[in-house]
Amino acid sequence: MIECNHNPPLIHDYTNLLNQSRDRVDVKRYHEPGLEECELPLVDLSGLLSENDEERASCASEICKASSEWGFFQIFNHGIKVDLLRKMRKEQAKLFKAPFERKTASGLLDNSYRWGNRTATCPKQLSWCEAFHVPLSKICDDTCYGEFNSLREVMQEYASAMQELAKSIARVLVTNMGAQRGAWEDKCNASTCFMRLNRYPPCPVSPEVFGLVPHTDSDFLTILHQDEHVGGLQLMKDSKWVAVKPNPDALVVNIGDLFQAWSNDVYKSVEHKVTVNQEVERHSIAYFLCPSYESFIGCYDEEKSVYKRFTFGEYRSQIQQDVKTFGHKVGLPRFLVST
Ligand SMILES: C=C1C[C@]23C[C@@]1(O)CC[C@H]2[C@@]12CC[C@H](O)[C@@](C)(C(=O)O1)[C@H]2[C@@H]3C(=O)O
Ligand SMILES: O=C(O)CCC(=O)C(=O)O
Ligand SMILES: [Fe+2]
Repeated sequence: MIECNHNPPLIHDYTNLLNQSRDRVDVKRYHEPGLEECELPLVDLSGLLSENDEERASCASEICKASSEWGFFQIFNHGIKVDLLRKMRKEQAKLFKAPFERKTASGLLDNSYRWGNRTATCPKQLSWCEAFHVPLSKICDDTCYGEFNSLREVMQEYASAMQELAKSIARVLVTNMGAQRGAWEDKCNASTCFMRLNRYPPCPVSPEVFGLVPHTDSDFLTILHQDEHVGGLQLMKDSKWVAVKPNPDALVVNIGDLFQAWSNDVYKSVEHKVTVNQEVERHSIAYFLCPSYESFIGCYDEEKSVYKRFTFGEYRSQIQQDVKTFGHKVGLPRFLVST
């Protein structure tokens, strides 16, 4: 393969991991024959703004049902302007086209550039992707954009539109649990969330390599703007992997670990992964609704909780420690009361 100078050296890591991995057959186990493509529940979000009580209630009930049965759904009429989505995609493509050395350059988007998996010990722990995992507390800081000036305005506009949208969905989920809204709303604000710009370069080595390894998200909920044309996202449904068909008019929403803990397993943080494509690249943008690191996450009904109370900071450091030790995230099972 001819390496473009904007691609991170994933091929180098893959080859090393393959050579050093004792269990070579493992790579072959990723293959799933006869994979189904699914239609995720599709919610018309304009119902939330309806003046009609019944329409509002029916929209809220669709969101809550999908969050507990699928952990995933798609939304349309979500209020995010098509032009903003287009501008953001354009800036994202421009950023990833920069030479690798410039993306790793000190200070760019708060040093949030990452690729592959530095702690992988075998090919199945490798993610064939590059990403900027950006803390939103930094996006108003002009110095973190370097030469990518035009990204600043679009990124800020995108983050603030997503913040509003994420909160309006979270509000529905919280209200449905009959919990106190106020106490929860204070946890997340415009600077506690994260945005992740993903790029999956074409992967010529093996279709069994992951674009992004199976994982659950570590937030309250995620709003994903996935590539309009190139599919690859798969999620676990009834113990089987199913592929999500790209829908250019919709955004994908998924429940994260914090909502699963807070709702005591009513809403599901479902495992998902991204597959690679041998010929074409794929982009996606994820908005993660996160609280501040000091925020306590505990079930709204503490006595019945299956999880111990933890702060978001504790949760994040446990993940980082597990990724270092085992090469992958463990997540919520670490915080079960019964362990
Ligand atoms: C190597 C890893 C980093 C990651 C946890 C994982 O084991 C697999 C996926 C990664 C991911 C992707 C979505 C979120 O950005 C994230 C915070 C998460 O929950 O899973 C990251 C994890 C990370 O960067 O710590
Ligand atoms: O690229 C995708 O479709 C999914 C990305 C994802 O799961 C993530 O960034 O957490
Ligand atoms: Fe994810």
